[in-house]
Amino acid sequence: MLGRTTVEVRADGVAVVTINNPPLNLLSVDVILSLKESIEGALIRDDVKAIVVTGSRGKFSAGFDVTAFGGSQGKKTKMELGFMSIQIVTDTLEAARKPFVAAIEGPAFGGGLEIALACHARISTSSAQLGLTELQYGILPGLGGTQRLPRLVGLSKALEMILMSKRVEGKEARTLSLVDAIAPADKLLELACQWALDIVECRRPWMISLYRTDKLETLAEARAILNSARLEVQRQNPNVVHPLVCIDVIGQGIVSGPRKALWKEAEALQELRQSSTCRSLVHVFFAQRQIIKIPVISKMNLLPRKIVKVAVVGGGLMSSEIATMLILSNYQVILKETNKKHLIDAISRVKENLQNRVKNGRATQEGLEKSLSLLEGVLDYDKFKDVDLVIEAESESLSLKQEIFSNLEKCCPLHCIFTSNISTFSVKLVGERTKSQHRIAGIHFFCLSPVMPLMEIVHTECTSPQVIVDLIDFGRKMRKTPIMVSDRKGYTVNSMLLTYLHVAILLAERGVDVYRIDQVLKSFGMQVGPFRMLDVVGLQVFVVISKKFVESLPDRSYKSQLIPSLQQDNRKGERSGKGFYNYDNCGKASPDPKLSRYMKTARDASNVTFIDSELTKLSDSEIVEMILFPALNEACRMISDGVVIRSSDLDVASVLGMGFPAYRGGIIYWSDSFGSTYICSRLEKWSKEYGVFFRPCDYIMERSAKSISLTSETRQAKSQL
Ligand SMILES: CCCCCCCCCCCCC/C=C/C(=O)SCCNC(=O)CCNC(=O)[C@H](O)C(C)(C)COP(=O)(O)OP(=O)(O)OC[C@H]1O[C@@H](n2cnc3c(N)ncnc32)[C@H](O)[C@@H]1OP(=O)(O)O
Repeated sequence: MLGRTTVEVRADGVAVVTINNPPLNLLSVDVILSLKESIEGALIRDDVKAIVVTGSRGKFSAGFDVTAFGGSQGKKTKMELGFMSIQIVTDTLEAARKPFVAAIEGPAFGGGLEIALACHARISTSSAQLGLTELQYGILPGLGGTQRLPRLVGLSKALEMILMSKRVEGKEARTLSLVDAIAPADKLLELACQWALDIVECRRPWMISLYRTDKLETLAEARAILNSARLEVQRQNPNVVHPLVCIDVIGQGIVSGPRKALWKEAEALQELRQSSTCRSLVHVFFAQRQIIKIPVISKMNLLPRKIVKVAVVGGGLMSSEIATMLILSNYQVILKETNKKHLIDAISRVKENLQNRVKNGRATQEGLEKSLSLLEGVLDYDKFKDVDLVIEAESESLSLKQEIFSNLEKCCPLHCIFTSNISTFSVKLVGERTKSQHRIAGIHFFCLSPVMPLMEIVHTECTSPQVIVDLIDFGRKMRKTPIMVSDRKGYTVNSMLLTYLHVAILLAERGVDVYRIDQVLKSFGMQVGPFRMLDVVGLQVFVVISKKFVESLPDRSYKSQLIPSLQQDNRKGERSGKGFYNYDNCGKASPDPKLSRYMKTARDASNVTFIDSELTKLSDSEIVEMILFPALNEACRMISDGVVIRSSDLDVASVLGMGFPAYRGGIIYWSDSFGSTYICSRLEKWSKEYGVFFRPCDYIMERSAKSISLTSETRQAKSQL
């Protein structure tokens, strides 16, 4: 059934118009037209004094169906598109002769919230989620939000919310005057109806957001706020236009009045919703939701089991990072080490991680104490009797891991899941000495990634569907995006990131300036350049993760002494105050002229006897291709070997694990802008000049020969799931 709205007229004269398009009450042209019909029907009824707009099943509306964007469908003229925002939302709803009150519960995002903003009052539950999130799809609020939000919460706050696609809960929305009152869910509709009747009886104001000015800053202040917002968005994202367009539309309303700006908003929406940026961002949105969809398992309707207590085995750098993430997600954690000194070191590293959060204002001292109270250090397996999940993160020694897993099988309950935080070799081997293969998997947190929102679940053909469902739920509770990786060929998504970093080092050793590489990749849209990323995650973390990768895949890695030569001089990365960059007390990075001496040491060690003049003349786009195409090559190997379920999983992995720009759709999606033939030819050229490191994989060569895009999902090896 197409989404629609329903109308119920109550005895007290309030017509309740309900958006009904389950499960999220998404808007579409049909729903908007049905809303128009319902509103007009209610307005002409004599027994209707006021109208309340709400959503069915405790969900107001999760906004417009984004599948309507990105395509060229509905090349509507400005007038038709303005039809929704101006003729329906503004001239039919907001300008109506009877008051409208929105009753908001659950999600009220994008166009859904914009409809509520056009109402004459808004009542919300305290836990409702509100936000104008349109910019995350490459468009802008297109149902009047650019004009109404600033007039409800002030220009500065509105810009922050819109430009960051910020979501606020009902209680915060109340403090912002975005909503007028808070009510418990079971009293929401009653209060909204009463509020609407109070407006009719002049006991409450009839407020038309579009023409309010009491919250707006003065013209001079507004100009200053808009200009600084422009500078900030240009600094952050020079490659996309929609944030700037949005600021201009908001500014137009301030200078020329909101009504005129609504037309500018409609024009802008028509352009932006057909842009490649919009298509790319919509692709990433759906790819992120697809990533946890496992064809075989989804049909089993398995429910995740509760994980309360987690054990981390091994106290090295990774274990401390993992233990920190776990206690911050309110898990009880036992951290096992083999000796007391290592244990003390590990726990002090956790404390240091938490202190850093307090120092940069991301946690309070009280929160730190609470998190630490969840952590217990142990030296044996006595406390493993009630553990639900074990994450083994010992050094990369297979025999040690196998011994640990056979101990776990003896000491943990039968339901306990055993995982290894491996990054480059087989999970199946790790569990070889146990009879528990069904409950063994790999969990890989992207400690190489600056923000680590990705979590890899490495499964074998023996890993049970229940365990996979449990781990996906665990990952989401850790606010991670889980990506399913099959335990094949011993490498994981990390190999894409490692290749990216290795080739950057190769280019640097052959004469391309480190800081130019970073600047070029940053300008392309990477969150940070490769050398800045190495400093952020720490040079030792890279060495630890890289070691096994270099050993197991020598042809696909680049051996260099550059990082060891830096480490010898105690240059460990950002936390040590210097690495590839120097860092001041505020953590500001600046290039270090002394880097050239380490470069010379590395060149000598790698027998790089000359600076490659060809490479020093590379254009910016050639540097981007030379550094990202090898990572794309790794990604294509994973598709071909069935390591991932679908190619779009790697788009998500590149965005969340490498900082690849989402507005380019992810590394595989982005490759379509070049075509497989061009990519193959470049890799073949570089492999002749710089070695097998660049050799294109079979997947790319086959598709190049047939001029098939790398994104098309035909005939790829099937993942085990
Ligand atoms: C021929 C037509 C021509 C004219 C066309 C006109 C086009 C222009 C129209 C005017 C536009 C005006 C401006 C308004 C723009 C918007 O509203 S943009 C969208 C704003 N909304 C959001 O940002 C919310 C996005 N969704 C979420 O954040 C989450 O889904 C949630 C609401 C928090 C719920 O989360 P959760 O419970 O985890 O569920 P999910 O798994 O995320 O989603 C469930 C399924 O629903 C799909 N989905 C969710 N939101 C959308 C959406 N906005 N559009 C499309 N689909 C959505 C999601 O993909 C899941 O689908 P399945 O995987 O198939 O289950």
